Amino acid sequence: MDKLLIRGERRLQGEVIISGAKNAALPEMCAALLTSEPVHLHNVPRLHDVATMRRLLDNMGVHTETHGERGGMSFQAPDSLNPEAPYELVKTMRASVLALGPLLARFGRAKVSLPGGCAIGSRPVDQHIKGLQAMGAIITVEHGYMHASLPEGARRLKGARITTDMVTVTGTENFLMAACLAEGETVLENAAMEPEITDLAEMLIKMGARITGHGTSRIVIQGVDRLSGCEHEVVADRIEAGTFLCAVAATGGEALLRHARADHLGAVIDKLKEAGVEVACEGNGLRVRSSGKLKAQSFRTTEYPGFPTDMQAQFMALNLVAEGTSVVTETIFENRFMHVNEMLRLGAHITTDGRVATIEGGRRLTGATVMATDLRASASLVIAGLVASGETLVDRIYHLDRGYDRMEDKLRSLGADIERVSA
Ligand SMILES: CC(=O)N[C@H]1[C@@H](OP(=O)(O)OP(=O)(O)OC[C@H]2O[C@@H](n3ccc(=O)[nH]c3=O)[C@H](O)[C@@H]2O)O[C@H](CO)[C@@H](O)[C@@H]1O
Ligand SMILES: C=C(OP(=O)(O)O)C(=O)O
Repeated sequence: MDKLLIRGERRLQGEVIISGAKNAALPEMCAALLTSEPVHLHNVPRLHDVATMRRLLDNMGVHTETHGERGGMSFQAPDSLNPEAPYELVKTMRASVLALGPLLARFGRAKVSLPGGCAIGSRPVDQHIKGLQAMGAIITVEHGYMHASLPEGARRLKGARITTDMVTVTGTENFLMAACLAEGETVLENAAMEPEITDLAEMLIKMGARITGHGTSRIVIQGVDRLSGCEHEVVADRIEAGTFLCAVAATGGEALLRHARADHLGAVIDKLKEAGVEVACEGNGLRVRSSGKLKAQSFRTTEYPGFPTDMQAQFMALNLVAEGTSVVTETIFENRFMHVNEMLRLGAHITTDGRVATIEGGRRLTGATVMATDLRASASLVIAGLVASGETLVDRIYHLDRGYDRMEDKLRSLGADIERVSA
């Protein structure tokens, strides 16, 4: 199992290119299921999750191909395929649930494994099921699988008004994709507004979908009979960009993050500025500059455009070395503080009470062996390792590889002393 060995206390300096977003590429790969014509994606990040999604599509009978250096990937989903997502592939990746909506909309049936219990919370899919049922789908859950079909005689899903109990990102994406090929109008109330949803909607519009309101909490879709192929560039990964912002800031460094978008990182940039970090747009990216003297910041995770839960752990790592006490409240997932115990091993002072963590900043961190427990927890431990004295060994980085495109190479290009150790 691979580990990352970090020798800390080096300022990060230079420039890196931010990759395409995991959370946009994965639904966009599933969107290729909606048409028999070729779909070409560019800027697809090199991630384990992308490889898993490709295997999932290959396994169904989709023709997939990679080309070029710039993350080019093509997909062609024939009219006849096996609309199944087996447990072996779904268990490692929550986003597999995104196959459900497109399969049902185009093929009228799907068998998708329930995603396995994930470390950050129970993450049920009840809203996905409820929404697709409102569109006429018959869905039963048996032996760990969702079996979905259309009522006898029906050829398509039907447009519906769907109001989810909570804002759900992949739920919104599933309904959006399903509604494109449904009969009539679908209205998504309480829709998620994340930039990845806007990017997916823009791709679907290129395919001929009729969508308005994406980027707001009310999306309206007029179903069409068929969709065509398209060419689409995956939006830059705001969470990867936010992670590098925190890493550079925590080490008192300076860097240019090419392709990072300030308009997608408002809440994180505001907090960084309050912490004393300079962040400014430069060319098609963001320049970050930090003196290393930081003020700890309290925050609460909420849906976009609020502070992203996917940045909570990385900003907590920055708070460890900032002066003052901060209070971090996680409102999206019930179990997303697993990095805390590992940070304690590095000398951090943190107490937790349910979904609230209190961090006493300004402590000297000392390197230790720590265990990555989930994707963003891993990134936060890497950041902490970059500022800690001595050596930090981050174990179980397969979590990190799920969602970061060659992170150690990018950090090394900024001057970090970091290497992958294969046991
Ligand atoms: C592949 C992808 O895009 N993953 C992102 C997506 O995950 P994902 O789409 O799985 O997260 P959701 O937005 O659906 O989850 C929000 C909350 O709603 C709950 N819920 C959701 C659906 C449902 O049917 N029932 C239910 O109870 C979840 O357990 C969670 O507490 O959004 C999360 C929240 O921004 C991010 O952390 C993930 O990186
Ligand atoms: C939780 C995350 O991803 P996923 O939904 O794919 O587990 C994440 O990207 O931080």
